[in-house]
Amino acid sequence: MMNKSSGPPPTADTDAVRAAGLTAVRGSRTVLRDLGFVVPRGRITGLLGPSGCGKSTLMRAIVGTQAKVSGTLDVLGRPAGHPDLRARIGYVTQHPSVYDDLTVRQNLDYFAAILDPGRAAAARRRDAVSRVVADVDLADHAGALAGNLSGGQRSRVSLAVALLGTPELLVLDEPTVGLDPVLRRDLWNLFHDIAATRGTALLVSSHVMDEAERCHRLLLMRGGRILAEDTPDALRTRTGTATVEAAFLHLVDEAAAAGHAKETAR
Ligand SMILES: Nc1ncnc2c1ncn2[C@@H]1O[C@H](COP(=O)(O)OP(=O)(O)OP(=O)(O)O)[C@@H](O)[C@H]1O
Repeated sequence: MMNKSSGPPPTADTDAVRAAGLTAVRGSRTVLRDLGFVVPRGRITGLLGPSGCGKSTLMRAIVGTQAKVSGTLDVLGRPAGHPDLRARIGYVTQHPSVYDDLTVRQNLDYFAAILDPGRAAAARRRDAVSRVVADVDLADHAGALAGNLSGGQRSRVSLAVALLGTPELLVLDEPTVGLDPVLRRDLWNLFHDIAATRGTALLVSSHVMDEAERCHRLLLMRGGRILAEDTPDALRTRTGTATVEAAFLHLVDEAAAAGHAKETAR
């Protein structure tokens, strides 16, 4: 990253993530183009856009695992990728990273021991594991082998791992894919609870537009660019539409018309 790695973290800052001129290249392609946005603390920011628009790449840039990123990207008062950030960010990828030959509880015990090692912390770890198992509603499956769980249950184990360290920023890549409507609703309720009671910033990606309505704020992406950054209400009002999906289509048409006008003016 181009931004400097020194300086104290501004902990009182209301933005968990702040990006300006953010660009990322994968292979020979520029997949993020000059992005500028913020992700506030204590709020759920939805990252929405069609498949391939760059959502996962943007999330990887924020958690510091994406190569060839340029511009400014501050995360919790540090440049993205700073070693201090590891314990402060929870990241759940689209491919749950759990050990199939361990039970749900053993998986969590293992990750808890990495985060909070030592005999003296045993009771704290036990409490943390019980808390996150309940958070993701897996108490009935705590003794089940992860390899025998459904896809949705495995994703929830991954989410539980991310919640272990009580992170200040939770980055969740399509966490509700493949879940039934009841579980989806429960997970969104959990996200709201985490944001409200812990002040955590959540960045949640989805390509399902109806999930947009559940977010406090939205980053609408298309083709590696941010089309709009606003609340669902403001987006609907600004575009004179009834749903975020209609607002998104309106903005796509508007951007295409602006591009066309620019071309013809040349
Ligand atoms: N290893 C790679 N090399 C080159 N291009 C890549 C690579 N991985 C991804 N891309 C391209 O980068 C772009 C953004 O991909 P990304 O996975 O960030 O999109 P996404 O919005 O998360 O998609 P989805 O919703 O399907 O997960 C895509 O056009 C993809 O083809």
